[in-house]
Amino acid sequence: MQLKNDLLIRAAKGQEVERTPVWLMRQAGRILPEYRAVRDSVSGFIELAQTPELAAEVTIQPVDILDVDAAIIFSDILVIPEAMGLPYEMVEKRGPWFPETVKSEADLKKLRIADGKDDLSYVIEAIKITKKALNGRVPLIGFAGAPWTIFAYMIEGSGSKTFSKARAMLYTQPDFSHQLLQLITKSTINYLKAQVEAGVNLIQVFDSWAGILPPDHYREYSLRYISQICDAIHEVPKTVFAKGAFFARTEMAALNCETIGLDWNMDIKESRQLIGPHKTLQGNLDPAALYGNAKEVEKATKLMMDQFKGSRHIANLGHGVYPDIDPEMVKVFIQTVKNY
Ligand SMILES: Cc1c2[nH]c(c1CCC(=O)O)Cc1[nH]c(c(CCC(=O)O)c1C)Cc1[nH]c(c(CCC(=O)O)c1C)Cc1[nH]c(c(C)c1CCC(=O)O)C2
Repeated sequence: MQLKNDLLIRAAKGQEVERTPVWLMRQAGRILPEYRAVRDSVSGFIELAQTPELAAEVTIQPVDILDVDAAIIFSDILVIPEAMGLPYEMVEKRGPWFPETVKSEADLKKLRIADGKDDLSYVIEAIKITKKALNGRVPLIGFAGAPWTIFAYMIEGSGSKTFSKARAMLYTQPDFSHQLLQLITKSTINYLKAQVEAGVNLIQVFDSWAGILPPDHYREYSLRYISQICDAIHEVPKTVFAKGAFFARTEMAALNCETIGLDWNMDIKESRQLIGPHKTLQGNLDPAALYGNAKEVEKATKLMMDQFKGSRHIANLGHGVYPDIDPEMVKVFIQTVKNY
C-alpha cells in the first residue's frame, strides 16, 4: 500500500524531504493515560503485547494523539529469548525478570532458534492489524534488540547497572558466548524477516547496553552480529541505535544500514564527521529536556535542529521518553520539529 506520509522512509534513504520527520523511542505506552486505560483492562504488559488487537490499538495511539510521523509496533525486545525457550515476566515498577537464565552449555542445548513466524505469531498478527488500521497514514517501524543486549538479559536474568555476569562471560567463556550470540542472531533475523513480510516499513535494532563494553569486545561480541542482521535484511531501510557506543561511531558507518541513532551524549557535529555524509542520523535530544516548560522544550529542540541542519536527519530523543514526562511537552517537541 502507498504511504501517505513517507517522510521517515525518504529521510532514511537520504532522499529529498520537505521537513524533518519526527517520532519518539518508547512512544507507545508509558506516557499516555490512554495507554494505561488499555493496559489496566488486561492482566499486564505481557497479555497486552500478546493480544494483537490491543497491541495494534496502543501502537496507533501516539499517531492519533501526538501526531508523530511513524508508529512503532507495541512489543518488547525480550520476546526473542521467550521464543527461544527462555520465558520472561514483567514485574510491576521493576522491569523484566527471567525465572531461568543461561549459565552453561547444557542450558544452551535447551534453547532453539526462533522462527519468528510461529513462535512470535502474535507480533506478526499485531503488525498486520496495525497496517490495515493505519491505512498508509504513516510508516510502521518494526524492531528487535541487538544480540548483545538480548544476551545480557539472558545471562543476567534482569536489568542491572553493570551487567557484570554477562560481561564476565565474554572473558571466561568466549566460545560459549559466541554460540549463544549466534543463536540469538539467527532467531532475530528470522523474526525481522517475518516482520518485514507482515508489512513493517523500516526496522530498528536497539543495542541498549552497547555502552558497557570495551571497544574491542563491542566489535567482537556486538557489531559482528548486528552486521549479520543488517546484511540479511534488504527489503526495508534499517536503523541501528547503540546507546553509549560513542567509541564505535566510525565502525558503525561501515554497517549495511541507512540510519545510525545517536544518544544525547554524542556531539552531533563530531558524530557527522566520524560517520560521514552517507548515513542518516537519528536523535538526539536529551529526554530530560522534556521536563522543561513549553518555552524551554522549544528552545532545546531548536538548538538540536540547528546542529543537524543541512544533512540527513530523523528527529527523535537520545533514548526512550521517560514515563513521567507530560504528553503536552512531547507535543511541543514534535510541533517544534514540524515547524522548524
Ligand atoms: C532495553 C529494552 C527493553 N525493551 C525495549 C528496550 C530497548 C529500548 C531501550 O533501551 O529503552 C524496547 C521496547 N519496549 C517497548 C517498546 C514498544 C514500542 C515503543 O513505544 O517504542 C519497545 C521498542 C514496550 C515496553 N516495554 C516495557 C514497557 C512497560 C511495561 C508496562 O506497561 O508496565 C513497555 C510499554 C517494559 C520493559 N522492557 C524492557 C525494560 C527494561 C522494561 C521495564 C522498564 C521500562 O518500561 O522501560 C526491556
